[in-house]
Amino acid sequence: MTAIEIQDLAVRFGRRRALDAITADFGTGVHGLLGPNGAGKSTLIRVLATLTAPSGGSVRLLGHPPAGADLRPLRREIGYLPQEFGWYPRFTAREFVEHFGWLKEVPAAELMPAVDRALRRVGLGDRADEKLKRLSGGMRRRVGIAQAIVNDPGLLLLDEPTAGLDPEQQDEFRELLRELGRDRCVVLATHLMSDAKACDQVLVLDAGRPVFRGTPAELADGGDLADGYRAVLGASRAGAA
Ligand SMILES: Nc1ncnc2c1ncn2[C@@H]1O[C@H](COP(=O)(O)OP(=O)(O)OP(=O)(O)O)[C@@H](O)[C@H]1O
Repeated sequence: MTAIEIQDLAVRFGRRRALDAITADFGTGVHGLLGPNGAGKSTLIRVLATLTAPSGGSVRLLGHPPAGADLRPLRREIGYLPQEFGWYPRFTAREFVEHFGWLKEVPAAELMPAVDRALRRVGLGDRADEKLKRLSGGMRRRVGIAQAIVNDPGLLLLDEPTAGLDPEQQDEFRELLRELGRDRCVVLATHLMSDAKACDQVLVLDAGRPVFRGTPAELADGGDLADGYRAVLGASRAGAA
């Protein structure tokens, strides 16, 4: 199934165009959003999370109507890790993930097994009863990923998921990413070429517009991925000048 169908999407904040002329489909697999600061990556993720309304165009998610009056059934199927998320220092990791599972309306009988499974998947099975204030920044990030997957979402949205993880944790996370992308649509915003390499497809945005869509190998174009990325940005800016 096509998880995301975006047609001529535009998002404006006052006179600023955060996104413009985005048309793209995303299916099962891991899709990376790349682009410099302010390119519109977080805005696109927030539109997909149903938190920012499009100013123009349409977005159809998981086969639900584009602008359904009741977003709850769709939101139950979405997992979202924001760039920065609030956390309650006195909650344990398990309580925190349980809270999000409850918000996502995971059925009561399935909730605790789902919480434990999500914590195990991010490698925190043995730290479940630790208070969040006692965990490192990287571990709290992993708790954030656990809350995003607790409802086994069909659409998983991750904004800079590897920020704050050490290199070993980043490698483990990319392994998890590949596993999660096997049977669902995962979209992640990232600045890291090493994250982009782990994606099936990448979409490069610049100043709110799409400037490249393809596989990481196509972006690298036989060379280094970072060079390919700089080349598509340079070409789009030369064209716009
Ligand atoms: N709520 C808002 N109100 C006004 N402008 C906004 C708002 N959210 C985003 N913008 C603007 O929209 C543009 C895109 O921002 P966005 O955060 O989506 O970019 P980004 O690619 O995620 O950047 P970064 O890599 O720095 O996280 C920027 O110019 C930003 O200032």
